[in-house]
Amino acid sequence: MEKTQETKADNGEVKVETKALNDGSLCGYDSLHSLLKANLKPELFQEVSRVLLGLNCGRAIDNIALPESECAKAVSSEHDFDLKAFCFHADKELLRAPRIVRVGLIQNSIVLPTTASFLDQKRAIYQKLKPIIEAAGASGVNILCLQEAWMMPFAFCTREKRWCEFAEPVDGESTQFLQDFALKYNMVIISPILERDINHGETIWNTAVIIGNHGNIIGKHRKNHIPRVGDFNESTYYIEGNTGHPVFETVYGKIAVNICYGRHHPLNWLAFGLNGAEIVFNPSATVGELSEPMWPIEARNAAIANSYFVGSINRVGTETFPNPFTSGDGKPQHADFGHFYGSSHFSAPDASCTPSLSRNRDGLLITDMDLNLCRQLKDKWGFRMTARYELYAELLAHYSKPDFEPQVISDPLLQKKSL
Ligand SMILES: NC(=O)NCCC(=O)O
Repeated sequence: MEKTQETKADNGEVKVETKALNDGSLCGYDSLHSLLKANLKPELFQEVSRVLLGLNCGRAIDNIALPESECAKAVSSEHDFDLKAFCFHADKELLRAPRIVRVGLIQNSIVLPTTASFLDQKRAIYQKLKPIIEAAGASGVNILCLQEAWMMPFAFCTREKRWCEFAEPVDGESTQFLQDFALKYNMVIISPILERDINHGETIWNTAVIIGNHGNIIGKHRKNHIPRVGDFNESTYYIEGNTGHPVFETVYGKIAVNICYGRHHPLNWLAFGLNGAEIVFNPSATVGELSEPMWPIEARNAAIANSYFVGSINRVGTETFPNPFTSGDGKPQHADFGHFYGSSHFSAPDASCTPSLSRNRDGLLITDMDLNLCRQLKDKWGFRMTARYELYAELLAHYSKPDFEPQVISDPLLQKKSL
């Protein structure tokens, strides 16, 4: 990381110097948004934001001041987490009332070093999350989603099996911890955990548990696509999920969960859309060097193509492990993944998106969204109607057979030498 600094030489020449920073910031700014805001004239910033973040119902994304959130603000200062709140509107309809839901995303770093006792590490994460979840509840959040495998360090880079100890049944300790908040705040909570399936040979899965607003367990979804990229050696621990593409009908709307690496698979996003999702959450753990340029694009594209909202959540900070490991790329061994860059945000079906949470601080993002926007965008763009699903169903049916041959028409003059 680098921070630029302007110095004026004796001859009046302005020299721009860069200073290395190692705090997970972008040249000293906690997000791209704040970097641009601080460095562009207001009229330029407005234009850049229009293009970068899009417009919602013809205007810039609204910030919202949540009156009931005064206490959330105090809690965010006391516990040092980023708190941001926005609103996506929809057009007024004559035959349907607005369907506004308040949705929250939490991003956080781990608390204790990964050398601490597993129990202490887990309990410390609970302690850290408690005030953030309370702030979400007190702010009237209806649906809250936590980050991928929130109840443990993201230890899958190590390939060491001892981290499996963190795995819990769907109705285990972390679910019980969250059920109390769900009940207290009438809130649906999505809890991505490392799951141990006791009834099927104690196997391990990467799973999101959906807790209903009565504190009940509505169901679970297991991560569909497991990475084998860089240090993300997750297939050492668990395999591809077997729960399909469930959409959970909650009192606040139809929701689904596309866990982390699944966001690189457009058909995965599509399947949740075909099953009727209105909000798809993407709880993630990913690092700057690997995926940061992809991060805002993939979620936003999914929201546009499938006419639903997407909530993207990423971890924060650098997690260092006791024993070094390699990435299998010939580079030196190391003991961490690199920086988890936070940057949680929402994308809307009309191509607008919120500014992101901080790149290097814990955070709570609260956003109101009128779910009527989903159908309004389907009516406007007609993506479902024009999708030609039967064409692709046929291609995929052929492609998945061993005797598939690609449809390539070669130029008969391919071998002819040019004059
Ligand atoms: N957790 C996870 O699936 N990470 C993979 C890396 C990425 O998709 O950016």
